Amino acid sequence: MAKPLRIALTKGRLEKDTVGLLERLGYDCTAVREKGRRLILPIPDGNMEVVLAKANDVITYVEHGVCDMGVVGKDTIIEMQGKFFELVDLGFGRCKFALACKKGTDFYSGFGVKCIATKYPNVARRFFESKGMDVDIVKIEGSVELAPLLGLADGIVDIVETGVTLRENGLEVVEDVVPISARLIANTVSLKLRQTEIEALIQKIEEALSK
Ligand SMILES: Nc1ncnc2c1ncn2[C@@H]1O[C@H](COP(=O)(O)OP(=O)(O)OP(=O)(O)O)[C@@H](O)[C@H]1O
Ligand SMILES: O=P(O)(O)OC[C@H]1O[C@H](OP(=O)(O)OP(=O)(O)O)[C@H](O)[C@@H]1O
Repeated sequence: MAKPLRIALTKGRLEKDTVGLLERLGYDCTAVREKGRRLILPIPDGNMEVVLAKANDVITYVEHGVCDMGVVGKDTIIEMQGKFFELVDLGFGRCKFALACKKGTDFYSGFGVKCIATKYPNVARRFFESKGMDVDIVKIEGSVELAPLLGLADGIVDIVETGVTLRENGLEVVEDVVPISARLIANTVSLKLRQTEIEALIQKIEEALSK
């Protein structure tokens, strides 16, 4: 039998929906559901193997070809870019990138260079470049909403899903940047070498998503 098709799955928020989708396709994901601390889990009836990784690492593993495919948010794809194919919008993990600032302040007023805090510096830089606006960008690792509250930044570019985090911290959306959802990606060489298997999987996914 051919070696299993190895799929890197973003652990955390996207994990449950990805496993749910694989189960809807008819695959037995018991090993993933009962994984404990294991990070490589077999899906024997699909001749597949799931690798659980952090979002940025999903892209790294797929780009390097040690994983054939991956499930990762569009946010990570836009931030990291890289050489791989984006195949399917999986429709879950929906949220958006938005520019936000303290409620009641006019972000665009004044002439000084604005400071933006973000976990996604490339996304923020490109967003403001597209406006021809010069900004300083400070990389923050989490709880990005703190930065304007503490006076470090004038605004943030961050993920907004329900809007609760912004609201409960006295911030508001100034402008939406781009919608986000989970995507199926593939290594460029795997797509050629394992085209039949990958295309069959894509077809099954698209059928399941259209139901
Ligand atoms: N409210 C949300 N906040 C962050 N990501 C979300 C949200 N809703 C959906 N997503 C999607 O889920 C993906 C994984 O998010 P998750 O928070 O699990 O990991 P992460 O962003 O790497 O954070 P952490 O560093 O805490 O693991 C994101 O890349 C994004 O595509
Ligand atoms: O609009 P909401 O539904 O409130 O979700 C958005 C929040 O969720 C994410 O943070 P996360 O929980 O991943 O924590 P972090 O800020 O520490 O990365 C994101 O960075 C926002 O802070």
